[in-house]
Amino acid sequence: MFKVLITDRISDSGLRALYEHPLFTVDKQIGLSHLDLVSIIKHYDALIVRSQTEVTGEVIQQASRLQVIARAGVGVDNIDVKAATRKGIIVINAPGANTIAATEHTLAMLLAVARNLPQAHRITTEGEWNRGAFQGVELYRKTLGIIGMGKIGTEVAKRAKSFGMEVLGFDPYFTEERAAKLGIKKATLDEIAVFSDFITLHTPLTNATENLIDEAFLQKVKPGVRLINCARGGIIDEDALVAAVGEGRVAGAALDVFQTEPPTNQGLLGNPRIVMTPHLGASTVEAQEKVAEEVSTEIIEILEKKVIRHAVNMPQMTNEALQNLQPYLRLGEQIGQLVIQLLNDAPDKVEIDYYGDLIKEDTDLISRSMIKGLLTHHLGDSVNLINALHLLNEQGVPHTVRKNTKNKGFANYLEMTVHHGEESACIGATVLNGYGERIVKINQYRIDVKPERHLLFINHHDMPGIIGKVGALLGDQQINIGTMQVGRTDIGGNAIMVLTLDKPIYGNVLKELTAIEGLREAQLLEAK
Ligand SMILES: NC(=O)c1ccc[n+]([C@@H]2O[C@H](COP(=O)([O-])OP(=O)(O)OC[C@H]3O[C@@H](n4cnc5c(N)ncnc54)[C@H](O)[C@@H]3O)[C@@H](O)[C@H]2O)c1
Ligand SMILES: O=C(O)CC[C@@H](O)C(=O)O
Repeated sequence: MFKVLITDRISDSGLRALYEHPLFTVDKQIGLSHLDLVSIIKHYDALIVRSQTEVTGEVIQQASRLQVIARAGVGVDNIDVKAATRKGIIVINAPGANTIAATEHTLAMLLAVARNLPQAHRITTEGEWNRGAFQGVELYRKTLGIIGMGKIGTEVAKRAKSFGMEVLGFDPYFTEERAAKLGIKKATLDEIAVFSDFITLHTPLTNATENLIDEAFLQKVKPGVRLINCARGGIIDEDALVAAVGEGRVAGAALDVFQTEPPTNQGLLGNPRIVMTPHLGASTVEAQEKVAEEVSTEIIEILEKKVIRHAVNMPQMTNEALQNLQPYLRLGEQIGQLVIQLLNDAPDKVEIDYYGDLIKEDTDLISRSMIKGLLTHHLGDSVNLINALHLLNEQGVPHTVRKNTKNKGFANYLEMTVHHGEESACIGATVLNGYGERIVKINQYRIDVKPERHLLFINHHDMPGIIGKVGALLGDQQINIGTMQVGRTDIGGNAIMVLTLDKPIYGNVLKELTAIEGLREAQLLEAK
């Protein structure tokens, strides 16, 4: 049974897949204190949160069986992703599931701040009829500056166009082509400041965006600008905003998110020019159902089927791309497991090379599989695709990944070389169309072996009779040989034999093998 803990308010209907799954039990404990979360997290395989629960390093440290942290939403800034990665815990989110909700909330805030709706509503419901105090401004023919042209920024731009607004977009990844397609202008941050009547923020909170809207930015803005923030608190310096509103440089602001939530800045609270909502951007029935559905499905896939699709701490991949990579992921892990046994020591340098069709693919996951296989030999089952790179770095082992254009004679080819001082070991492999995975190179020798659980690797002198003697000895021990491959550098020179065995062999057999004349070394290599 897998146990799932939910600590924030999440749509029950969206969680149906988890509730109805016979292998899952769901425990909803809304508003749990941090201390309580730290003490109970060790009982759970998955944790689902929204933006309220702080999943700190301390929580993660105690999460001895936790495999997945799911953010039912976009921003993962309430989760210590680094600590989760170190521990090999997958962090997933539901990108896109609340895009429309956040977009529509932004438009609602844009209109609210333009027409003073909340202020007028309050006065009117209090029985006052004051038509003169709340004159607003139109959006029509005004300029909207959008900072962050991702999913929400893009949807906001489309809707703002329908109000007849001129739209400027700033985002390091925003191209002229995308701007032209949307019918808006690509702008710099300064241009947004100088020309916009309204500015809306749609970036994540990062080192680069923290206090992006600070006093210096607010000094440059067009007087009378109105700001909207439905992205993250912390992108606007709240004190600087309050000052600019006080001086009239900024005519108003609409904020859904705050530096601390709930907001504590006294200059904001009760300010008649500032519209505030309590982080409601994603709070629609539809968005909450969608985020809950997405994370539930993904948690089931990860825990039950070991398929990872949208992890924040893993490369993102479409289903089809992931499907196509499957044989390489398996093969990569086996190569890693085998090559480290050949080296017989901890590596001080790792090299990964891709050739053929693979150079066009996103190979990050394959590299992670190889490194996972490699590290499992010394570090055990705590290594997974999430923490493999981190653990290798932590061991201080540099790794290089190269995509080579040279033709290796295979449609696709991957190779892993590990070094320890002067020693090195290398395995090359390919996936043959219709025949599956093959190891085609061990050190300097060309071979053709289907990777199996037990491989007997023999290093010998190329001389008549030696193959027969190995076969006879294994036969005497009732060890069945699946396949046998021989490779040599030159006639009568160095040679290797690689045999696939139906069961493992032990020290005494290996000793007897090495006693055969001309046989230098016999080693059992195990791959899972
Ligand atoms: N208020 C809410 O309830 C609510 C709901 C959903 C999303 N959000 C927040 O809205 C924000 C945007 O979400 P999204 O789904 O559009 O994300 P997204 O990843 O699709 O887009 C973010 C964009 O910001 C851009 N960006 C990053 N750094 C930048 C910088 N320094 N300057 C300009 N652009 C920069 C990125 O290139 C990206 O295109 C996130 O912070 C998310 O957490 C809030
Ligand atoms: O869960 C929420 O309501 C907030 C969601 C929002 O901030 C997000 O980043 O997805």
